[in-house]
Amino acid sequence: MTNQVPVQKNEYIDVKFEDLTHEGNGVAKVDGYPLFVPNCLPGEKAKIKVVKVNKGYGFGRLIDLYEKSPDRVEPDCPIYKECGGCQLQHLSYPGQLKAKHKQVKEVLTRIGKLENVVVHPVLGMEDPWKYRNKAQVPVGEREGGLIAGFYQKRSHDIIDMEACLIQQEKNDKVIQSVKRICEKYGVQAYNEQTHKGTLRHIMARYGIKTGEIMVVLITRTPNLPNQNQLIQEIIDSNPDIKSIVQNINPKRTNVIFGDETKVLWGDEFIYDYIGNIKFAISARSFYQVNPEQTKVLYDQALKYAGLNGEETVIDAYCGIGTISLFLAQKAKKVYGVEIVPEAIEDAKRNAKLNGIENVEFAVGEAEKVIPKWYEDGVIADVLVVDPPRKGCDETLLQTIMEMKPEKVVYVSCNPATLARDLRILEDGGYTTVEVQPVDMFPQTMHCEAVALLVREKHSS
Ligand SMILES: C[S@@+](CC[C@H](N)C(=O)[O-])C[C@H]1O[C@@H](n2cnc3c(N)ncnc32)[C@H](O)[C@@H]1O
Repeated sequence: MTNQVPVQKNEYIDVKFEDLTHEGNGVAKVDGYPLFVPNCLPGEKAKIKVVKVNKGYGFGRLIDLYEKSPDRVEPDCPIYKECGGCQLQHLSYPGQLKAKHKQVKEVLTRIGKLENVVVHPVLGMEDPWKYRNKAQVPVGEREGGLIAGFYQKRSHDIIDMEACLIQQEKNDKVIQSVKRICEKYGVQAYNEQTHKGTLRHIMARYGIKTGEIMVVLITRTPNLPNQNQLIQEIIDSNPDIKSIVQNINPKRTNVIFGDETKVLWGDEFIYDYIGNIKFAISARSFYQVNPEQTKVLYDQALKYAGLNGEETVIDAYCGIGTISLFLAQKAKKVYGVEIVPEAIEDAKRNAKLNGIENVEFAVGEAEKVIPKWYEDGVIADVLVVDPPRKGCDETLLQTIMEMKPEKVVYVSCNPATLARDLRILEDGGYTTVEVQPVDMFPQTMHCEAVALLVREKHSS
């Protein structure tokens, strides 16, 4: 590629797509200069309009598709193009799984220099729709009525939505019903420009195994008009609801939740199961949105851990202790560490709820707490990490290399940081045995993966 950018803004050009980015855009090259175009797939030929030109790459808009990929499908969702929640509905599900596999394989080679590591085919869902157990939608007003849905791509305009195809139908129905009832009782939508009005968001959570539903009304002010009748009508219209909660967020902010939460009716928690472990879920609890695939992911982590009941295990970045509780059933002792205090409260509650006693949870940064445990004589046989997208802190990786657990099981939601961290661990005496990607979020580009690393025999 020369230093000269070979395309101009607003130019129309014919291109052939070679690749897919991790955001789901097609990649076409003009004299080596990459152009990213939404809604285009590898192998396709199209006329595009160049809409943005940067020094090293540009963006385009699809104008005319001349040659379609055999993997292209017609998206079923009527608001797919506007919404932006899904990026891959125009790609068949087998095509999505292949694309995610390629993505993991490529970053492991490019960033991790791990060209020979076995990356298994992605474990996908039998039915890759209606899998989300949580819907959280902003509320607005149009022509005097309430609307609720998703923000249009790159804007704060709400698309009024009856159904989201990756959402559990129960949640969609509850949201529609709550919206209608709030409208009937004169609840005004919050207006972010004027900072007036009441109802900001509606959240519905569904326990897939228990059928229990929680509704959360996120409001600017504590008062809801006609509160008693409103609540009664919500309950009467939706018999599966076990809990109605109000969260009050008086601030001018994009952050959804405020600090004050109160139960308006029913229980503080709903319950759900992942495998045989029961979880109590409150309005603010973190809980995986696709529990069916979470079980697949954590079963894989458990398989890689290969426990026989004698091991000490550390679960770093443990959240509400989901993996810890899975592991504790097969280990001697599990230590979990997590930075969010409320998540650790949930983890402790969930351990109790399941009668699991061989776990110990600590609040703090994994990179500070684990070195302290190590100083105090805790040595893990197996160390599991499930960090946020930015990957593991380097101090933690250093501690792992000093502590030398026999196995490291790395659960990742970002293949790029996984690859970076695997390289560091490889250079520190570990070998990556294999990687198993799991599709937790069908129709989107997100990809999770579990990697098994073992300590090389000769590294003391
Ligand atoms: C991908 S989630 C793991 C979820 C967890 N395995 C579960 O199922 O609940 C990453 C977690 O790491 C936590 N976290 C982020 N930075 C951290 C740090 N420096 N030390 C410990 N936990 C951290 C986040 O709060 C989040 O709960």
